[in-house]
Amino acid sequence: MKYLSEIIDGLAFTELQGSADIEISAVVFDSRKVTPGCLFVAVKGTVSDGHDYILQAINEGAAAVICEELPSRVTGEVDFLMVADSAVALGIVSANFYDNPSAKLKLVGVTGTNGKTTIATLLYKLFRDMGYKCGLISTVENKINEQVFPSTHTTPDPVELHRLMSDMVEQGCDYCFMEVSSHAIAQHRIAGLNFAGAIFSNLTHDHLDYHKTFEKYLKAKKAFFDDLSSNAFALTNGDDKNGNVMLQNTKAHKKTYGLKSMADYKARILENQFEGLLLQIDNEEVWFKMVGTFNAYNLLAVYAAAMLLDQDKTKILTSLSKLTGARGRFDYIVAPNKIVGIVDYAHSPDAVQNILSTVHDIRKGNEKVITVIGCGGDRDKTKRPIMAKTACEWSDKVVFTSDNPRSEDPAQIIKEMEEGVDPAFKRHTLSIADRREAIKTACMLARPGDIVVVAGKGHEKYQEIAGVKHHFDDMEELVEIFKELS
Ligand SMILES: CC(=O)N[C@H]1[C@@H](OP(=O)(O)OP(=O)(O)OC[C@H]2O[C@@H](n3ccc(=O)[nH]c3=O)[C@H](O)[C@@H]2O)O[C@H](CO)[C@@H](O)[C@@H]1O[C@H](C)C(=O)N[C@@H](C)C(=O)N[C@H](CCC(=O)O)C(=O)O
Ligand SMILES: Nc1ncnc2c1ncn2[C@@H]1O[C@H](COP(=O)(O)OP(=O)(O)OP(=O)(O)O)[C@@H](O)[C@H]1O
Ligand SMILES: N[C@H](CCC[C@H](N)C(=O)O)C(=O)O
Ligand SMILES: [Mg+2]
Repeated sequence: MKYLSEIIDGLAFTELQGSADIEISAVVFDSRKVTPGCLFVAVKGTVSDGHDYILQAINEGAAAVICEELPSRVTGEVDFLMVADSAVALGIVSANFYDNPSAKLKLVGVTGTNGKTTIATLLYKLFRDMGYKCGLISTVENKINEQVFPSTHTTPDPVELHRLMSDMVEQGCDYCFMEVSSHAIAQHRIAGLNFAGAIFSNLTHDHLDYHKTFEKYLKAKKAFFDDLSSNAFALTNGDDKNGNVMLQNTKAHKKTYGLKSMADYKARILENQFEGLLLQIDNEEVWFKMVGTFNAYNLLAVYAAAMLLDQDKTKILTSLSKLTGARGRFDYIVAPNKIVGIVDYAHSPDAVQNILSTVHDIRKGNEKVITVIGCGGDRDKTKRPIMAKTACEWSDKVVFTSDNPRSEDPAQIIKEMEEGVDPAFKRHTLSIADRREAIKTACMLARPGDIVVVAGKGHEKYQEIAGVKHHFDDMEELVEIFKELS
């Protein structure tokens, strides 16, 4: 419980109706979750408008309301606060409600199209290995030390974020590493957070259904850096063509990392094999367990961030060299008949290109690459033909299939993917909407030594069809099929 007057500390409001001298039991922004005595924040969303639910929230027992416009009919003894932007207000009141936990942690946010989960997870594992208590907020899972909490979003809503961080503080955590998605930045889910540092990985085609243009997608990412404080660090990928845009208007300490360009933190790839990467990193030669050029970037970003957090260079490199990445990223198994199966979360054109070019570069001989790939429903449609085209360019055979069709028709999604295929390659492709059958077929087509890449779902344990999540796990499927093949 907290007084409303404490919860609105630092909040710029234009009008207050009531004394703010009331106790608040919870901060809620969904009328369906209102509990007696709570503060209801009405947020304009992408589907509906929380303002339409103010009266419902009051009927359910909300004691106070934050909104941008007052409802025409106001009933009961309820305090009202008017603000310019309720989404921003939600972040600020959530921070106050939970006693500003992010200021008591060293919070590092990772943004970019690809690599967020990998970088945040590696940072979490690294700092755990170096003896710290830490939290992780990621697409795959949220963690407080070794305790695991399921993740529903890459970046949770503000109430969940501050609640999680408050638990981290309670559990004695020193650090929290979190992913910052572009949706979260645009929707102000990160308002009220106090970042010690921000990392940018890269920016390539994705989420244009939501941001509409690449420019707007870029601006969303930049807004994260623009809002950093002068005590924070802003670490960017100098080799990405938009890396330096992140630093244009930030007050934070500007730092860069890169394999190609001049940078504060530099690395060079000496070996890139299935077994791992040999990097010359800050003038030291170190073997890492991660595979592929893109992971050289991820490792370098992690190394640079750890240095900026004042850790010892030798300790960082020793720990980092032992670590593996996040679940569902380049996970591989070998069948008794020597077919190699790789499960990877590549679900954007750049990720597909990275994963397949890596497989292409590091395979030992002339093994064939057979890729199983789909595209998500209710997501950026423009990436569908590009992902398909890229998959074809880097594979010997491709099986198009479903990847969370959600509310869309799987056959239509596949059709839109097929439009990207070069007619000359068409005969090397198959379309099988049932993902289980698609993976099975790819494995049947493979000969010993060949590599079956199953892209797009990585760690996901479900296939969402017509709004219903059915249990599905790409690795489980491969294990079963490989058993049958032996
Ligand atoms: C498109 C999108 O991002 N939507 C997110 C957004 O919801 P919304 O704006 O659509 O909400 P809405 O349904 O329009 O409702 C508006 C407001 O009215 C309220 N409401 C609504 C109905 C009602 O009966 N009563 C009520 O009070 C809602 O609680 C909300 O406050 O805000 C919600 C709360 O934070 C999120 O849960 C929701 O995520 C949806 C489920 C989603 O699928 N998001 C994905 C696209 C997403 O966020 N992905 C990124 C990662 C992307 C990546 O980089 O890969 C992520 O961070 O996870
Ligand atoms: N630095 C990188 N550059 C380009 N591609 C990468 C990079 N790191 C990982 N990838 C590819 O992108 C996929 C997703 O990686 P990861 O989960 O780390 O990214 P993410 O940014 O967290 O994705 P999401 O937006 O879905 O949360 C990986 O499976 C791999 O194929
Ligand atoms: N965070 C991403 C994940 C996409 C994963 C892929 N399997 C899909 O469902 O499209 C999104 O929500 O767009
Ligand atoms: Mg992620």
